Amino acid sequence: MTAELYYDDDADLSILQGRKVAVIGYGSQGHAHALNLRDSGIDVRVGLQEGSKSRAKAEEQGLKVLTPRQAAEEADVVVILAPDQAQRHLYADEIAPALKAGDALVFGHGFNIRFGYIQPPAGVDVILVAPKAPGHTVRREFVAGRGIPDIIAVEQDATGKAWDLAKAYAKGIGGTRAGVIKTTFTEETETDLFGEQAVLCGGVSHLVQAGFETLTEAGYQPEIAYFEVLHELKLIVDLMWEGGIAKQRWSISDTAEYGDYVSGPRVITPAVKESMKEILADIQSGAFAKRFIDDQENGAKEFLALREKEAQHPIEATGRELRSHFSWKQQDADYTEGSAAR
Ligand SMILES: NC(=O)C1=CN([C@@H]2O[C@H](COP(=O)(O)OP(=O)(O)OC[C@H]3O[C@@H](n4cnc5c(N)ncnc54)[C@H](OP(=O)(O)O)[C@@H]3O)[C@@H](O)[C@H]2O)C=CC1
Ligand SMILES: CC[C@](O)(C(C)=O)C(=O)O
Ligand SMILES: [Mg+2]
Ligand SMILES: [Mg+2]
Repeated sequence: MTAELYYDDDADLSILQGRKVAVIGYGSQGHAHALNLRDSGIDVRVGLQEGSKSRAKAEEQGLKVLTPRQAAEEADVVVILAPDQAQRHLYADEIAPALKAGDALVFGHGFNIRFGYIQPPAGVDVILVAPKAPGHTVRREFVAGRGIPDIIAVEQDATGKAWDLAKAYAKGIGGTRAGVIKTTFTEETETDLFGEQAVLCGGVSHLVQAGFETLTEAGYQPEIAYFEVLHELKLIVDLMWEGGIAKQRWSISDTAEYGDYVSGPRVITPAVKESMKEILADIQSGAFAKRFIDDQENGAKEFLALREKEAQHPIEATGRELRSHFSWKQQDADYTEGSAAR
């Protein structure tokens, strides 16, 4: 094992219990970090804009809510968990003016540091604690007494104690219960973007859509196609999560396993791997980051048009209807069926 791993016994929570933490943003990660830290005995406040739609939720959950500027001024550990595209303006306008030497900035993803959109001053610790799961799972697992593995990094160790703080923070959100791996901002940012674009989100979503289209265009019922290419995916991925691809292949029929070996490479051809290499190159060069941020600066026109187009894919209507009839339906309280936006 080359990776450096940390567990509960390697982290001293009292380091964080002696600090004041501001979590800026109360979305997927923000709510999970704020609530997990609060439940770990940390002095937490949440920073949200006046009129923010998350304010009422944070207050209902017993958290003190201030504006981002007030929260950053009151705290000495500032956690930036607003969307990546909002972070640089939020940082410049509300957080940078409140930073003092010895403070710490914590990120959940290295995007803005890796691509230079945020350049913190020299006297501040710059830390990454990135849970390897969606925020709602980070909270759900913590409440269940478990944790989500995190990867942690230090970009700037101004105090000489940034690593201890990073481990304490990971313990506060439950990460060291599961195990935490040491990384760098560059490695986290590039691998996270690659994973979500090529495999976890972009790869899988488009694979599922293509499978659904192939079956329905051939005349099969959409409901049957939905079960085959989407519903059952979770059950297959659960086995991979438990014991790798090998456990999944152990559980499926020999027919399915043989089909995997002979047909999988017909779908994932060498050309697909070449495309993956191009995607990785665009991430490493900053071309993807520039395209994303430039579009956001332009009113997110491309992003919103793509979100709208993808939401219209026929598999969504089929799935919505089917899920409403079945007992396995499980939803997060703040997720609205049919809406991609949070
Ligand atoms: N989503 C995930 O599971 C993961 C996310 N990350 C990283 O965590 C960070 C946060 O992502 P995520 O949780 O998805 O973000 P969300 O999109 O869920 O964040 C939304 C929250 O941020 C608030 N917000 C938006 N703009 C501002 C602003 N200008 N100032 C203050 N608050 C603002 C929103 O307020 P309002 O309600 O008013 O709109 C809302 O509370 C990112 O760096 C992301 O890459 C890392 C791992 C996984
Ligand atoms: C896989 C997507 C993710 O990186 C995550 C949940 O880890 C994200 O940015 O949301
Ligand atoms: Mg990720
Ligand atoms: Mg990500």
